[in-house]
Amino acid sequence: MNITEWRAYLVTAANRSAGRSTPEVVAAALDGGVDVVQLRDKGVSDRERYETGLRLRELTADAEVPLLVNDRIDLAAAIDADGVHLGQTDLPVSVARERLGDSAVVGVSASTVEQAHEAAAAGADYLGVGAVYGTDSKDVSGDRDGIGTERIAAVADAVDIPVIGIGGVDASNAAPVVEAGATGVAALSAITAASDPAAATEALRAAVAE
Ligand SMILES: Cc1ncc(COP(=O)(O)OP(=O)(O)O)c(N)n1
Ligand SMILES: Cc1nc(C(=O)O)sc1CCOP(=O)(O)O
Ligand SMILES: [Mg+2]
Repeated sequence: MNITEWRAYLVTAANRSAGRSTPEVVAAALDGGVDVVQLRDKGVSDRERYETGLRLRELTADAEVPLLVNDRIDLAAAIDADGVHLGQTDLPVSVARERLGDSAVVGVSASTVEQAHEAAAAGADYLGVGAVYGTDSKDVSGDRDGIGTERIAAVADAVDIPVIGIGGVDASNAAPVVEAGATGVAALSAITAASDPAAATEALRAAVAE
């Protein structure tokens, strides 16, 4: 599947999964039609994240869904992930390319047009842009109320690579993010903390596909 076709993007959160394991949440999201999974799971040990990653690799490979790893190029290689998502303070795109190869998917976080230009020039395959509506799942102190869909539009107009909107996104507010120019949306808590992650994933994807 081409990155431009990614509508619903799950970012895992072991500490915000309503007592369920990340593999349980991912299995449900796959049943709900998630297009791509990113192993994030901050706050757990490297060993635990590695073992979770091996299980997610099995689940996503069976479903023919891409698996990405947040921050860690070494972990992405160790679990044979399809790529990595890098923030502004993580290792650069060039190192990910060197270590993971040209076929790897490398996403980059960008919250401004300048960061978006830099990431696209560095060879990013897509941008994660947020926090659109603000979030309780990550410290985004600079944008407590979110960067808004206007910023999504400015970034989407500035680059030729796909933009994924993230931050406080759920089925009720996903459509304006795509109307602003994002090709899809990413969510942690809307899926990981949902009573029915499969249904939440299906609803999120439907909201974007409309
Ligand atoms: C799809 C997507 N977009 C943005 C992020 C945030 O990544 P980063 O800036 O590296 O922050 P942390 O996730 O490491 O706290 C993401 N993970 N995924
Ligand atoms: C991991 C992450 N990155 C963000 C960014 O703006 O780059 S916001 C975020 C957390 C998103 O969690 P939720 O879907 O629960 O709001
Ligand atoms: Mg990071």
